[in-house]
Amino acid sequence: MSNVKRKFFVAGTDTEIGKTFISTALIRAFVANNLSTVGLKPIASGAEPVQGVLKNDDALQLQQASNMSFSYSEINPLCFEPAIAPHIAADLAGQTLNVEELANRVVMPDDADIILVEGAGGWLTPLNQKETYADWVEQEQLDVILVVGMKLGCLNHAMLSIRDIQSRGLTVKGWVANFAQGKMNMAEDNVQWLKQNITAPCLGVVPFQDTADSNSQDADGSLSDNVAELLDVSTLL
Ligand SMILES: Nc1ncnc2c1ncn2[C@@H]1O[C@H](COP(=O)(O)OP(=O)(O)OP(=O)(O)O)[C@@H](O)[C@H]1O
Ligand SMILES: C[C@H](N)[C@H](N)CCCCCC(=O)O
Ligand SMILES: [Mg+2]
Repeated sequence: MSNVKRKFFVAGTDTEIGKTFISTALIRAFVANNLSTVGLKPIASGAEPVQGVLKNDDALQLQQASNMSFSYSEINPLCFEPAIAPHIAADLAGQTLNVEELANRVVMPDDADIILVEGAGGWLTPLNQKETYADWVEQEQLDVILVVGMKLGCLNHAMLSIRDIQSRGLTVKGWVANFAQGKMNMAEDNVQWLKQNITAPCLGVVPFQDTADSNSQDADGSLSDNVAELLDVSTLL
């Protein structure tokens, strides 16, 4: 029998807005609550060979933040080298992505308290000409955490994402305002508007972290732990 308490899908308003950055911090926050937690990145595009095996940095960061031990291919079963839309990367590799394939390849461990799944790109990233990643999330009935990349245009992106998530009968359990790109003009007013217009709890507002270096992987985990302190996961448990 499965003991999994919660399964979350971390969606973003776009690519490169901090889904991995916030996911690793959420994992650390769950770990700090003594919960057995694993982060999965089922589909990754953008990978380099490590001793002959393609590995993606997001998946490695999630693996490192988790307190459960799983092999790389369990964390990231579908990995493609070019950093492009996954369905195109799959096509170039002579493979096809679809909801059924994803359902077969993603193994959700029974003994985890928390399974956190990071998506790829924004909410409606395609798997093929007809299906999107969101179709799989809907099939799996995952609860959604939305990372809003704070920049001009994000109010529209956030509300469109939430509208589609809810139209599928899925729940946005919480959202995070993440300043991945540094300062934003009238930042407070934008966060305030989101707080007033998103019914789900704001789990935290994460300022730009000067210490974040895209070339490093937060080797000792201290950055993720610091960001975790800015997040309130109590409403998720
Ligand atoms: N609050 C922040 N402060 C400083 N840097 C940040 C912050 N959030 C994200 N970043 C940096 O921005 C870059 C993009 O973040 P991240 O890789 O988490 O995006 P993503 O949404 O997961 O992208 P993808 O769609 O490729 O999975 C990374 O270099 C990350 O370290
Ligand atoms: C390569 C990139 N960093 C992400 N992993 C994938 C982004 C997919 C974007 C798809 C789209 O155009 O909406
Ligand atoms: Mg990522």
